[in-house]
Amino acid sequence: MRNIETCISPELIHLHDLTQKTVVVVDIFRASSTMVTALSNGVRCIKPLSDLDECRNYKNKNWLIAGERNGQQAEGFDLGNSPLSFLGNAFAGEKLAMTTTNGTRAISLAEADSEEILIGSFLNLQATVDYLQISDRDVLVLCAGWKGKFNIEDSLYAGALSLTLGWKHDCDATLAMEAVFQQAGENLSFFLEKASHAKRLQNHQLEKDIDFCLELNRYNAVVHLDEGLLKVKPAAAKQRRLSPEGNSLQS
Ligand SMILES: O=C(O)[C@H](CS(=O)(=O)O)OP(=O)(O)O
Ligand SMILES: [Mg+2]
Repeated sequence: MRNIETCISPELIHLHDLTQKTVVVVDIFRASSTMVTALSNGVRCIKPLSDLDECRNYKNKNWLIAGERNGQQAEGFDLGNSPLSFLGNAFAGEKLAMTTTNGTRAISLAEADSEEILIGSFLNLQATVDYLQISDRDVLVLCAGWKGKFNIEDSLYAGALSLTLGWKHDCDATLAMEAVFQQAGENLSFFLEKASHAKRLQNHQLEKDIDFCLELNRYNAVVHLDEGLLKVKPAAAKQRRLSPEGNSLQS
């Protein structure tokens, strides 16, 4: 029996055994959605970093730098944390260093102990499911949450992933979020409009980001961490031709 469990906050990661597992890091609003979008639109690779200054230093190495704190683009950075900035191959071929409030921190917490790290989002849900079905590892979904707290959108993704995988499991958090995802039905935007992060983004006039991040299966990319860099897994690169943006192949 393959197992899937959910860690609802990075603060609880020490309670989980990451060894031998695939850790799927998810930050629906917006870091993981942005990473999947950037790589599906031709960005060559992404270096996820927790620290603003460390990320800023990549500018001197001719990398593009994306930085966000509290929903706003950080000073001196080329880009913030909006997936929409990467549409249409605007940054195809670029190397991107990225730091965000929650998402990049969650990745760095998982990095030390896990066998394999994938980046999950609703945008590449089915591609991630297809990959996990043929791999032989158990799965831990690590929800980035918000500043250490639970948030509903990341945990909702865990429910969606688990239901789509259809594995038996004994994780109460996953079970709860399967039920919530089933209740949300097809209209995730409507369901999540009262979520705290959706309200924060609305305050910054980022409603379009919310709708985009909740789109299901826009991309066929499986995104993984490969020696500290996020890339599209080569086996999935071929499928990226099918994406609406019609990107060139790159991994
Ligand atoms: O940019 C985002 O949407 C958030 C900002 S905050 O958590 O609301 O301050 O960052 P993320 O790391 O994508 O959760
Ligand atoms: Mg978030």
